[in-house]
Amino acid sequence: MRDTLDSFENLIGGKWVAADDHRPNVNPSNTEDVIGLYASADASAVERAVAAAQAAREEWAASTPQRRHDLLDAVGNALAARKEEFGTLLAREEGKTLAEGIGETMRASQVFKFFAGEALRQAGDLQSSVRPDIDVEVVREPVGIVGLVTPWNFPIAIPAWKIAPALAFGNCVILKPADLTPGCAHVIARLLDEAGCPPGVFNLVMGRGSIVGEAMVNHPEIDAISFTGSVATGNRIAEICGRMKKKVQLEMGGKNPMVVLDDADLSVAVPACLNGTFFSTGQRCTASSRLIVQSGIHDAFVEALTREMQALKVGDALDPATQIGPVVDEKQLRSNLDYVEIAKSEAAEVIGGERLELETPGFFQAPALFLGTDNTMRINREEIFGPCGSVIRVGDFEEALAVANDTDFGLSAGICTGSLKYARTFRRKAQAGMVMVNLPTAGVDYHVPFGGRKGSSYGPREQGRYAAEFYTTVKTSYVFAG
Ligand SMILES: NC(=O)C1=CN([C@@H]2O[C@H](COP(=O)(O)OP(=O)(O)OC[C@H]3O[C@@H](n4cnc5c(N)ncnc54)[C@H](OP(=O)(O)O)[C@@H]3O)[C@@H](O)[C@H]2O)C=CC1
Ligand SMILES: O=C(O)CCC(=O)C(=O)O
Repeated sequence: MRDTLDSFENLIGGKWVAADDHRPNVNPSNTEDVIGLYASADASAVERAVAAAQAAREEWAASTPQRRHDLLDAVGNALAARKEEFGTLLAREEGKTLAEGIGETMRASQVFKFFAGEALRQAGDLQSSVRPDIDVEVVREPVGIVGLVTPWNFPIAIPAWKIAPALAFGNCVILKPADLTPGCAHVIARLLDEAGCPPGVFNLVMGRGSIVGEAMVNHPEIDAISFTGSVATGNRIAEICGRMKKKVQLEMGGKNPMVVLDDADLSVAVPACLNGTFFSTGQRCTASSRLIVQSGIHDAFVEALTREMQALKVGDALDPATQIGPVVDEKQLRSNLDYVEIAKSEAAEVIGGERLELETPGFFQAPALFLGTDNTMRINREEIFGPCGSVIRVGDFEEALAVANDTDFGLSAGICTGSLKYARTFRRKAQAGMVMVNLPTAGVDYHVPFGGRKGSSYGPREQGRYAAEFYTTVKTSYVFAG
């Protein structure tokens, strides 16, 4: 059967380079469905990609804003025009539902089009010197060659929101997508190639993180690394980049709190928590994994959320009726199931969470709610990254805020309340990069900064105009005009 599968190769220096090894891209809804064989390169491919980027960098850095705009705009248009096709591929390789896959493809399209505009809007800053007859000019220049290491959980949006600003600001790119979901990254590479991206400006190197990723992070000619993924890998990358004085941007985990106060509207709070905790199978760094609920509303909230959770249809991601797709792979499913056992051993009451055997061989899990938990438990301190949420009962707003902030992470934090006073205080005091009021903690806009505090993020923010901080370096020049 493997002989009949298509092979998908790396794009290096404008050529599709056949790799010696390939790995199957398997559908997590049905492990008998193999999407194709994707290149699994070794470190020599990184060397070739760096050489190609070095050859291209000067010309691309000097290219006109119009040229960069047109390239990114073309990719944005192509993604939008073919959103069903690419969204279906996304659902097939990652396990998001069809609607989520198509939505994420549209988000990638919007990101490309946003940064197409940003390429035209680059501005410098002309300042008066404190000394006579001197002009001071501050400009942003490209960083150079940027290495992008991306995760499996947003396989088209995250590559998009790293590639688009990198290219818009005149950098050359080497992308290493997650081993589990190379298909969407390959789509972006094809679209960039078809849109006339000059050879070496964008390079795709698929392969294992421990080989290709390591080689990129350690390569002295790669000037900056942008990474999204686990805390362990992020910490390792930070250490190496720190030692090498390399620019680095890390987006890692979350243990995001969602506070539900007594005065919350249940018709708002329950859908927000259902979405934030379980949609995308909980595989979002912005997922609401700690539901911090005030005593007066606790029982009604738990009863309503349990009812809604149990009504969610878990199934094949490609079935339009499915609301919760599979877990991404066996390893992640085992880890989730281990956390269900940990919850029981920590004396939580567990509703759901069992492995489901459906018509196709896949990695299905019933959504899980852990009740009667407290914030010291492992299930409330460690990122699970599955369809699991804990309920922590609190007495008042002050306790809710303290519990929300009592975590090593600080990505997203939410509150459901009818009180302007509590919403305002929460927005000010939540130790998180993003705060949501009467909205799920997950699901963000594409044109504003994304990122967190504490153990969640490191380095400048991603997305929106703030992306310029990472993908450019500032030059201040002085001219004596006397
Ligand atoms: N913040 C987020 O959005 C995400 C968080 N996670 C968390 O991480 C856990 C594990 O997921 P996993 O996919 O293993 O996460 P990883 O951090 O291992 O993977 C993220 C990316 O880093 C690459 N990588 C792995 N090792 C290295 C390395 N030594 N040097 C450079 N790059 C490397 C991976 O490649 P490869 O795929 O080939 O290993 C992948 O492209 C999840 O359960 C979840 O808790 C995971 C994904 C996203
Ligand atoms: O919640 C979102 O919209 C984005 C989440 C995300 O980027 C992530 O989980 O890595």
